[in-house]
Amino acid sequence: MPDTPSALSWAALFDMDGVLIDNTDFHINAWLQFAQHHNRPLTKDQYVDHINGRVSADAMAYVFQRPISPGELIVLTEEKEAIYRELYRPHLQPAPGLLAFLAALKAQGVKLAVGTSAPESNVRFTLDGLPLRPYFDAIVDSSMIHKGKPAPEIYLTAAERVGIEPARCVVFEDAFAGIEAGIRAGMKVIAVATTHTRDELADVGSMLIVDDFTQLTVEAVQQLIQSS
Ligand SMILES: O=P(O)(O)OC[C@H]1O[C@@H](O)[C@H](O)[C@@H](O)[C@@H]1O
Repeated sequence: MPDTPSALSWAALFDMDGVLIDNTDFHINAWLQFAQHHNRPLTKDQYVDHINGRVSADAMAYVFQRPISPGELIVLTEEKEAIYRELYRPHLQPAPGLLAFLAALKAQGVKLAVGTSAPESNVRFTLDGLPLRPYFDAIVDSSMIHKGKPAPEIYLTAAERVGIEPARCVVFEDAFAGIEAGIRAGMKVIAVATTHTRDELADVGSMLIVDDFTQLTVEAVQQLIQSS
């Protein structure tokens, strides 16, 4: 049977924090608590500019202003993420429109993956807690890559795992570092205005800005792929 346009293969790659779930304020509060506990200065603006969307190794090196050994990184990361999970657990819910959008993509045969800077413990908390894991063909977290966002490795690895070339991948991102990672991977990026305002996202190179998934259809996203 010939391929219908909707069956042409492409992939939707989702960032996790700030996209699948609208949790940025909880990460901010967790980071501020964690930094205070370690007597390290950290402001919300510094979080947004230097930590948001980045892997823990890079975030911790920024907070402590020195390289962090692998053993120390595991301990510090779990300390910070335990604070975050405790704060966010009562609020855990999928982003508006997400479940219907994922179901529609799956029904059209679109490959689905997650590309997150988060550690595996937070991936379990989110994807099994909701639960969202069954929707995805591949999940790439910080333990599976060498260079975190804004390097393109997370999204290139996700594309490889679902067997779709980068030019036929659409990335959904809220963070500047993640948007840059998607663009550097040669993918189309849709910015989700959770962490940043539409104005702040206006000039960062995304093809579209949405407030949430209620504003998207599979057909509209597929047109982005076909438009180039
Ligand atoms: O947005 P992503 O790639 O899912 O990133 C997850 C990371 O996002 C950061 O913003 C959080 O402060 C981290 O703690 C978290 O691990």
